[in-house]
Amino acid sequence: NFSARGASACRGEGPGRRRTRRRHKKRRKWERRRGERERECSSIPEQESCPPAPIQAQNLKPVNYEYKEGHEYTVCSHIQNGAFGEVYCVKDNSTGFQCAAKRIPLDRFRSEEVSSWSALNSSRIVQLYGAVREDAFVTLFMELKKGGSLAQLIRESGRLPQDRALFYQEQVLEALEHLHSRRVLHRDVKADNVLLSQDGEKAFLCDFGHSEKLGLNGKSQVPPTGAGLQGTETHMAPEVVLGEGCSSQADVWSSCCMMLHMLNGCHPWTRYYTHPLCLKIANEPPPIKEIPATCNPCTADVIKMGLEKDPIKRALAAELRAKVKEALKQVGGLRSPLKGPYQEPANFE
Ligand SMILES: Oc1ccc(F)cc1Nc1nc(-c2ccncc2)cs1
Repeated sequence: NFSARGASACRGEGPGRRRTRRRHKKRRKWERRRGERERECSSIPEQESCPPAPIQAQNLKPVNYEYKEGHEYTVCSHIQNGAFGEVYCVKDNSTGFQCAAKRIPLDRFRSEEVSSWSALNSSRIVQLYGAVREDAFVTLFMELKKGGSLAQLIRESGRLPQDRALFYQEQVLEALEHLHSRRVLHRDVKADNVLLSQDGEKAFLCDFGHSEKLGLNGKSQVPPTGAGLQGTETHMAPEVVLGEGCSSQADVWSSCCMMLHMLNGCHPWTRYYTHPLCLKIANEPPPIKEIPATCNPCTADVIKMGLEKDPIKRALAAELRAKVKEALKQVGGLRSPLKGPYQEPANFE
């Protein structure tokens, strides 16, 4: 693991107190301006977190408050590896209703996955049905999306056309707007955690295994080197790899890494560097050289605004979403089919 202490080696603190004072004064100005922007954007009032949604009575039927694999439900197939546990498609034995289930070893279960998720109520976020403890596991049940994950679509397509990448980016940013207005940080925004409707018209954010509730100041309250809190390295924001207190802006950075993944068919950084990537993310310029040359300038602006290394200067989810809508209009809206001809991933020769 990349320690926060080690990270300080990345930070070049230059000499000259006057320059430092000027830098601090500039940061205070940015922070004031950022606070104004956030107040403009977070119009949604704080809501009390509600208890986890009960397992859907008409679809999932516990017996004597028990809901066990092989008794009340059956595993149909393995889907993928989620945060801290394997994800399966399961079927209720009395109703035949299918949903997704993630089985997490008890010692890796984070109650934030349920508490953060159940505090949300957006059409852009997959519904959590509930959670049960089975022996040394906690199993979470959620709505099954027949379109599979965005990562699966990228694998099958090679890479996505610009209009479709913008189309999904806009919906993920809508989900992030909702999360951030409730001071929830996802911390693992990536195509594997975005699910699609069967027709590919709707995208939904899922997997809150890395999520956390931000403090009233909008900052992370978890020690930056919290074990297991790390998301996906290729999508980590500089402030996260530097072990600095992160904010909702870390999710905005990750969403633009996901944008590059959609457009290039590969995660950012991986075509230029080998793991561990954290020192590169901390010290190198943002990976804007990976923006395809064929992109509309407005699309390029979206990625540049979201890959600002300084979280204060980085666009908020709401601001970036407005820019994505503009870019989508400029490219003529969504016109490409869900499953078009395979396009080889970018190779950055
Ligand atoms: O955090 C969870 C809690 C409960 C679940 F049932 C699943 C997840 N996590 C994920 N599910 C998926 C996925 C689901 C269905 N189809 C394709 C991918 C990807 S990550």
